Amino acid sequence: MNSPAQTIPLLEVRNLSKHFGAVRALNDFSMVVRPGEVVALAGDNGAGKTTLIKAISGVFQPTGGEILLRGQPVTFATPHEAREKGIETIYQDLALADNLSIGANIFLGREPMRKAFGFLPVLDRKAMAVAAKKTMGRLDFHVSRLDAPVSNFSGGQRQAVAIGRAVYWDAQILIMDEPTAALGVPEQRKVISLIHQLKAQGRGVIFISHNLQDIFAVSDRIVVLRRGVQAGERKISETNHDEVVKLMVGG
Ligand SMILES: Nc1ncnc2c1ncn2[C@@H]1O[C@H](COP(=O)(O)OP(=O)(O)OP(=O)(O)O)[C@@H](O)[C@H]1O
Repeated sequence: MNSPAQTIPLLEVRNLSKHFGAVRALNDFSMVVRPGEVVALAGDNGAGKTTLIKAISGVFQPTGGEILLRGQPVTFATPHEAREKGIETIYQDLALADNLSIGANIFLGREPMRKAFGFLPVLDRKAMAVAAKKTMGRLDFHVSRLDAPVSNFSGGQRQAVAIGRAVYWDAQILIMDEPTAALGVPEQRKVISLIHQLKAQGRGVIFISHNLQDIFAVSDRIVVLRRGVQAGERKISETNHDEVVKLMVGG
């Protein structure tokens, strides 16, 4: 078996830049994410984290540089194109429809249809429920009522639904923006354990967080952004909180 260092990265960002007029939000930034690897992206407010993930996920067109998926250069005109290629970004708002079930959320905008009376196209609710059960089971996620509206669920459970949706559609790279922010400690642990599962399934995760404890609990490597440039990259096993904070603030 190849060691992670020998495998082709799932995602590589080479010298990526994004300028907004005179503002260099991202400048000549490079990083890789290998299969089964969690890479934390850290940086102070305004460091360029959101700009980077939006450039990777097709929201912004980069001003310069390259994005490679499994070694092949790609460009994404829209977030939809990035998603089709297996890059799923989970923003803090989770983009869930609160009044709908887990199954309906998994299939939001991509609903499976069946033919009633042999010709009438109707929503295939059964297929949605079966997929929801299977997908959430794979994530070792259990709630008493899978058909309840997701507004009934806790923050951690809702995060799990957003992750479940990405997993169902076979995202190979999950970009998670502050997934543990605004959660209580037990819920944070659940989300961390979900990320461990994504890793065990060979997916790549970019984990954005201000919480160093969470970063150290789940990541293999950390990449620090400062004022749009890469301020440092460390293996988690070879660094500590103090060093990361120094990289973030500079000086
Ligand atoms: N659409 C835009 N137009 C102009 N400047 C922008 C735009 N988006 C971001 N910026 C600027 O780019 C820089 C990086 O912002 P970005 O939102 O990427 O930082 P961040 O690291 O995500 O910060 P935070 O942790 O506060 O979300 C900031 O100086 C910001 O003001």
